Amino acid sequence: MEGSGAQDAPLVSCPVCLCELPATHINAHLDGCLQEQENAALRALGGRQQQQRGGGGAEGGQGPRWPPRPGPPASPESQAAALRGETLAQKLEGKPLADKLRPDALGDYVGQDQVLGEQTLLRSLLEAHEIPSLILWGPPGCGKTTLAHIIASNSKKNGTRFVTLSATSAKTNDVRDVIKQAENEKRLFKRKTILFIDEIHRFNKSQQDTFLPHVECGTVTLIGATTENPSFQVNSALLSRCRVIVLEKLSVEAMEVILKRAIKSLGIRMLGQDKQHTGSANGSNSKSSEPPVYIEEKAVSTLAFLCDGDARTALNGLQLAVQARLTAGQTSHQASTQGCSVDGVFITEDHVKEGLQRSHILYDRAGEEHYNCISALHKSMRGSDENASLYWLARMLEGGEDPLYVARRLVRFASEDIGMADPLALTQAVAAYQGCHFIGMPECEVILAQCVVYFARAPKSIEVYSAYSNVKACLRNHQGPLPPVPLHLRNAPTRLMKDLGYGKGYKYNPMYKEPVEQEYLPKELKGMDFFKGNKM
Ligand SMILES: Nc1ncnc2c1ncn2[C@@H]1O[C@H](COP(=O)(O)OP(=O)(O)OP(=O)(O)O)[C@@H](O)[C@H]1O
Repeated sequence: MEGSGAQDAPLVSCPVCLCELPATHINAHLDGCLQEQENAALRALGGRQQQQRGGGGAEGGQGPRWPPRPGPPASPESQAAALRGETLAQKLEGKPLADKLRPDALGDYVGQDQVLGEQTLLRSLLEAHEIPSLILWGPPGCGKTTLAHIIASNSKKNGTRFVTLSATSAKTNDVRDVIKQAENEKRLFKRKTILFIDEIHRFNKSQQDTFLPHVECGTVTLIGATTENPSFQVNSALLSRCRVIVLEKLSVEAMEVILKRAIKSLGIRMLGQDKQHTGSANGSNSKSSEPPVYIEEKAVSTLAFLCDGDARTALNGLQLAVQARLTAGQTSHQASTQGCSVDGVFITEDHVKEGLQRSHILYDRAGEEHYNCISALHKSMRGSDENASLYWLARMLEGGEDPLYVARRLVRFASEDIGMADPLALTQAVAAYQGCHFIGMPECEVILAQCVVYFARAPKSIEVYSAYSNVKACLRNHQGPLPPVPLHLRNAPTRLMKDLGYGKGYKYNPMYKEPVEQEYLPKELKGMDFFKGNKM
């Protein structure tokens, strides 16, 4: 009566393929199902890539990766070891260097000591495998996804599943599937699930609502990553159930550590200011038949400085600079041209700048370039040059400028340069600001472009701006105490104030049919015209 036993058994759904089947059949089914999934994953990814990505890791695909597979080489050192044996050009092929060198262990995570240093709560929780729901908030390339990776490989050690979704591509149904599988895993195998959602701010509030009850009841532990302020972008009910971890831009020193590690893993040799090898950063060259590749120490510090705390930009810049030099410099001996005592391919500060320019338009968000570009945009709009205006806008946005910074400047421009010539400009600018706030980059770029073209084409007037500047100058240049507010303009809410003459003689304009003769300025300023000579 085996058949009827199976029919009577309660139905359960397979945590892998989600099909419903009698509980008595689940084990046999799972064996086949897992084997099939394993084979499919191997076919799709190729053995080597899978090894790099690390079994049930946090990369890529939307479906859960289970069961945990043997992990990847754990540290950047061992990843470097895995890269050894290839030529430098081969090492730079395929996945971006930044991805290849993404650390998997907490000990290899650089910087962010304020949240991950010794004695911090998060570190203790990670070490104890107690992962609370987290929102990782920080600028691009500061290590949010990397931290999630580390949590993933850490949590694999105690059998916790780690599932990744990207809010840019995942649909609500994908979230539901993940939740369903997490419920099954919890029910059948008492296995916990951590759900990592990259760019969580891109989920709308109702999509975020989908996982709220499941975070609340512990079916999943949520780790969200966002570059946007979560107070505005994350559902407040969800936010209150998560610990917000604020990651900062990586410091120049941290960036140098990351870059030097990459240089070492590529087998590139580093030269100090005096063009001598700096021993510590040297890597072994991959193949002795290859010409040695050198990089100036100055080039590394410049790269670390220019990438504005974004490790991905820095590593991409390095990768492109090296690739470009390998292509251009295969036969060249740089020693004579650089005035130093080495033969081989030589990477200088200019080469890395060029590499950075290609990978990420060179734009120092914190430095002079930021002010230069915003000034060029302002002046181009003032000069009614719509082409130049768009060009400077794109230079900033493509360089990674915060769109809200540009939008704030447009609000200012609307009053300073267009003013009363087209008062609607201010409405346009505020609408553009809000639009950018709602949808973020890259979608908001066209909102800013529209506003910039509107402003370039708009009539201009600095009448109000100049008049207000004159008022400020008048106040600043006033000698002695400022004149009192005329009594007739003062409000008189109490008897005493009335008795003191407050409001006395004030002419309430609506009571008069004819124009009212009345002074509104202090008597010392009688007849002052702040607009005189300023009409535009
Ligand atoms: N703290 C860090 N320590 C070591 N390497 C890091 C660190 N942060 C970033 N990296 C390197 O930079 C790359 C990009 O970082 P990551 O993907 O974690 O950035 P992110 O903050 O998630 O950025 P985004 O918001 O753009 O997705 C990683 O693959 C890794 O190689």
